Amino acid sequence: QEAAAPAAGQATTAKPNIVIIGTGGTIAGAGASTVNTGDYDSAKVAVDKIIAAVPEMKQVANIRGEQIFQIGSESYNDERMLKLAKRISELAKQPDVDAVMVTHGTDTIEETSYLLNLTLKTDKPVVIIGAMRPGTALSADGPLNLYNAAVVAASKEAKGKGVLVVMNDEIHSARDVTKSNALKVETFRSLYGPLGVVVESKPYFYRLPARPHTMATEFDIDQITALPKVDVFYAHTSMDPKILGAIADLGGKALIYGGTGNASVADYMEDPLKEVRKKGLIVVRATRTGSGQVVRNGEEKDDENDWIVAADQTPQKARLLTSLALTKTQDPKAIEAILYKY
Ligand SMILES: NC(=O)C[C@H](N)C(=O)O
Repeated sequence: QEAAAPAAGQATTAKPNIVIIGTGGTIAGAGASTVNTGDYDSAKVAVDKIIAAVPEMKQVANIRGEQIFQIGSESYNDERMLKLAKRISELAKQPDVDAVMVTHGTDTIEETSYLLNLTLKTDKPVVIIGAMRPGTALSADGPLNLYNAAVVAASKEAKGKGVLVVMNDEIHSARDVTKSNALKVETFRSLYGPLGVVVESKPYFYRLPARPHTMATEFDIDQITALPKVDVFYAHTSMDPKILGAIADLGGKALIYGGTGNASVADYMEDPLKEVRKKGLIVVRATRTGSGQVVRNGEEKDDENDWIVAADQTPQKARLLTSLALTKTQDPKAIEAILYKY
């Protein structure tokens, strides 16, 4: 996979070495025909084959593939996320690796990349990409996403900016990005906007992540062997109040209550939620709306109930961050400070 040596007289700037870790997802998917864009099997094609389909990447970097899993990203659990994160950490320590890319299913890219953003101790570029259409489809988006990601990973500008998700010509911070649509190729959105774009083989950054990431966090993937269990409950009308007690008895250390609006709690769910706290779980109010900051003591009596709020973190990101916070402290106020900080 090495590109040819430069001819005499040509510039000899060494190309960076990038390892691409394959994990499955739609970018590794295959449909029965070219018109199947949403009906296909994900996680079928090996990473080396995905890389071979984009020979243009050889112009920007020396690329090597490594298959770690072959799964749809809906199947990630803590064990798999930690395995991936620890492997990236190992690779990032190697002097002959300049950047790491991960091909990943899009369903949970926002969670895995956020965990990496919070726990990797490296300033080398780490870029996660996926696809919304399988490689067999007309207008498959995977190949260009992969090329653009290589362009970003190979760039000096990507260094020190935390874990990046490159999709649909945009560069997103792992902190902010979420999947916003089940089918569209423009599904990835960051509430505060992407950090930049890729145009004609060049990354253009317009913003910097303001929140601490990678080198600047208190979490180190090399020191984490397991993540404390945290569950999410999603609120709706006509809830069964008994459900909260049932979740609390599953052995979790915290419950994220994905409340309606500003994480409000239905009158008939208040007592069951107080019981969850009395059973020893940290109760975190997050909003199911997908965006916006939850106001402490706003619509609910957080002080009185010893509940905390998730700031602007979505329930799924609050789940990961609360779990990481629990590796450091059991104090609700300290955990809330972490939810506001990152
Ligand atoms: N577009 C995708 O990658 C969806 C797939 N279910 C996954 O997350 O693996």
